[in-house]
Amino acid sequence: MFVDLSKKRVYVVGAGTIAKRRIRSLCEFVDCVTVIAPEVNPELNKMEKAGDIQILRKKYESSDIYDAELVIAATNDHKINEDIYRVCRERGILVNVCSDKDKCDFYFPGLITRDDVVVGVTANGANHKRAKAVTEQIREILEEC
Ligand SMILES: C[C@@]1(CC(=O)O)c2cc3[nH]c(cc4nc(cc5[nH]c(cc(n2)[C@H]1CCC(=O)O)[C@@](C)(CC(=O)O)[C@@H]5CCC(=O)O)C(CC(=O)O)=C4CCC(=O)O)c(CCC(=O)O)c3CC(=O)O
Ligand SMILES: NC(=O)C1=CN([C@@H]2O[C@H](COP(=O)(O)OP(=O)(O)OC[C@H]3O[C@@H](n4cnc5c(N)ncnc54)[C@H](O)[C@@H]3O)[C@@H](O)[C@H]2O)C=CC1
Repeated sequence: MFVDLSKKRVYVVGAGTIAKRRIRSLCEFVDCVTVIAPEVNPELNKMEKAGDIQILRKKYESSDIYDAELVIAATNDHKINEDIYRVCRERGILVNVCSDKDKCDFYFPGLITRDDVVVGVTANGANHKRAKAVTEQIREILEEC
């Protein structure tokens, strides 16, 4: 199912290495992603200046995500990630916890985009290394199409 995410209220909690990768991918499909974190990867500061994302430079509080429709919990504090999961579950918000595959309503795919074609690759949460390897193989094939 390819869902139109362009107008969805998407929040990413955390702004480090993993969040940065996810935010880059999300920005291809979402008009404005909101990021919440006290420490922010420099690449994300540039994306904020370009108007691609909005950053709340603070520690997460549950009230920050009151109107969210989709949330990525990507802090390096597993207790915070678990709290985000609990809050999202209570409110019926779709959530992905990057530190625990059992706390994901959806997995993040390996992504290949070429012109109008979008390919998402998952190994059903069982093997992120294989998802990455297959993503790279498909990317090479699409470069020739
Ligand atoms: C289940 C899933 C849930 C979700 O997060 O959505 C998940 C979970 C976890 N990943 C972990 C580690 C890493 N994941 C990556 C990379 C990718 N991970 C991705 C997806 C997913 N990862 C979801 C579905 C997976 C599937 O389909 O089977 C990709 C496809 C998409 C993306 O992330 O953008 C992207 C590759 C594509 C690309 O690069 O193009 C790397 C970097 C690397 O491999 O280079 C490392 C560090 C490597 C290392 O250290 O070995 C850990 C352990 C964390 C810990 O131990 O703390 C967990 C937690 C757990 O398994 O419970
Ligand atoms: N799913 C995946 O592909 C992978 C997941 N992981 C997991 O991802 C998590 C994050 O890893 P990295 O991005 O490497 O960490 P990092 O150290 O680069 O970044 C952590 C971020 O979390 C933020 N943060 C910490 N406490 C916060 C709070 N209370 N409120 C808001 N933001 C807060 C920090 O400000 C920082 O921006 C780890 O728990 C790790 O287990 C790690 C590798 C791959």
